[in-house]
Amino acid sequence: MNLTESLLHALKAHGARQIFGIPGDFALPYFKVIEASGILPLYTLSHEPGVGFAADAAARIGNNSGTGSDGSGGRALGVAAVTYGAGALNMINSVAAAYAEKSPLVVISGGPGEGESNSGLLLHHQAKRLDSQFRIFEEITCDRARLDDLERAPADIARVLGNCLKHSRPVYLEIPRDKAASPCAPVPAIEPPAVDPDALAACADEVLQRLQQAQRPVLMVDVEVRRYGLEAQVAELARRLALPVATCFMGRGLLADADAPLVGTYMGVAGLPEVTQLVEDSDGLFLLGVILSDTNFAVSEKKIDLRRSIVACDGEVRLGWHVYHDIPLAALVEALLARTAPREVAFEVPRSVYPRGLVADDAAIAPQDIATAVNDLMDRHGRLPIASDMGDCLFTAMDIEHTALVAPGYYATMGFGVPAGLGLQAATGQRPLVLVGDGAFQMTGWELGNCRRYGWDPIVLLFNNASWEMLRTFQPESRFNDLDDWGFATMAAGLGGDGVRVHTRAQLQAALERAVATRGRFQLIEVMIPRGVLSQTLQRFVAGVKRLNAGK
Ligand SMILES: Cc1ncc(Cc2csc(CCOP(=O)(O)OP(=O)(O)O)c2C)c(N)n1
Ligand SMILES: [Mg+2]
Repeated sequence: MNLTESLLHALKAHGARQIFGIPGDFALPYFKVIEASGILPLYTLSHEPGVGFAADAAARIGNNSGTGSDGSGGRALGVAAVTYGAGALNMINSVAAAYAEKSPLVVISGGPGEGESNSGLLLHHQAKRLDSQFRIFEEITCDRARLDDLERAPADIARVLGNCLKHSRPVYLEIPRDKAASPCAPVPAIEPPAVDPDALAACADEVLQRLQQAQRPVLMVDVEVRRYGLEAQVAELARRLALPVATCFMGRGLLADADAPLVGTYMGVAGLPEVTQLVEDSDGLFLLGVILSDTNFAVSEKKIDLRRSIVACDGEVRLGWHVYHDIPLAALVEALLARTAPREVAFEVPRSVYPRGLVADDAAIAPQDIATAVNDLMDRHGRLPIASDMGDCLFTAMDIEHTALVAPGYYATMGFGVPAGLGLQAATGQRPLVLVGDGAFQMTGWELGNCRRYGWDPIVLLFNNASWEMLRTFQPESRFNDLDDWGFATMAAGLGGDGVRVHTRAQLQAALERAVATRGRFQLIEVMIPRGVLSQTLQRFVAGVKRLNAGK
């Protein structure tokens, strides 16, 4: 076995199901082994930002299942394979997004071999120093290794991949091009560190005691619940404790298939008032796997007192002024389930509050109409997993019925939507719905040109307001937010798909029906939206932020 094969087997054993990548001369040797070995399927894309987003989305949605198809414990890794310098450094933003949003992404980069590294010459693709890339990735990964010592490499790979899953953060592995096909021992399996049973018991008992003492306990869930494959277990815990469940903005889409008492998404002043009140009036808020970020909590009508809350994330559990360290989320959930019993009384699934019954007339289209049309479509044809970009499309997604959703809800980068949709379909085989604005589509929408060779056929809803509209809502006086009207729909055929531009609600409904009925080619529906017409959620968000800032 050679170094690359050893790494590929280890990636698969840790939950990787595919690789997304773009080669280069420093990467050709290891790409050759990937292709020849067939250990993991390789999907090449067109631009490294898209490679990173697709691999990130594959990791996120892969952990949704909670059970590994080959007994890998239900965890999933995303893998992005690139070349040194121009490739890896081109993917920095995507990896930073994965770091911020706790996605277990493995970055593999080719690197200079020993001889050329000692040549005394500056190498092509080199930035400041030969190890500049390695140092840059220190800031957006939780662990990393350069595999230049074949004796040490198996243990290095085991440690790095183990940390990727333990921390659910990106990691970086560099393969010197003169070592890719060198003989190497298999990567040893390493056991995750044991959890202190007494600390875990004390923590679980205290959490339950807090929840039982509360008059209005509420469970809020976020991305770690998915990253650690715990949705089914958390839904069962919510049922047993009869806890209403709110997701935060980033956690939207969680528990969608898990029969949980979901009340909706907490968005403070921008969200549904009944959900905002439920969360902010709670005297026992249990934040499970929640990233304490501004996009989740900065728009709170009433400041949430985190000291009165229970906060379990990043391997710690905070209750008031004390912290239980080294308590993995999975261990905590398991301990809580062990201390509770299934309830006889089935909980009342809250009635859906999401808009339905699109009036299919000649009226112009507003974002709310898109949400309504999608809800109607899913009622008729079944739920679709959604990949959303940043922009008003993501705020519109808050009005779409609960369904699996991958989106940059915290790091908030544009360009995520289309590549993430491809990653989602590669990872699950399910046809995704992609929501993307015209500005974001200009960045990575062209990755749709890769669908035909892999048989992917996403349905893409392109919100075309010829504007960076989100920015305009905060600074309407600036003209630089005006974009030109690109004919995106007319470009679809050249990329191997079908495109249609729609102006009215009737045209939108018909286009969606046609898209669902057409398989094997991506479907691009370019939805023309008048500038200044926003989703209700974004309107509330902007008004709320302005009001809260005015009060400061
Ligand atoms: C990679 C990156 N560069 C810039 C920005 C900053 C930004 C946040 S929102 C936005 C406008 C988005 O325009 P789009 O047409 O896609 O959507 P909409 O607002 O609904 O019209 C920009 C430029 C971000 N977030 N990421
Ligand atoms: Mg726009």
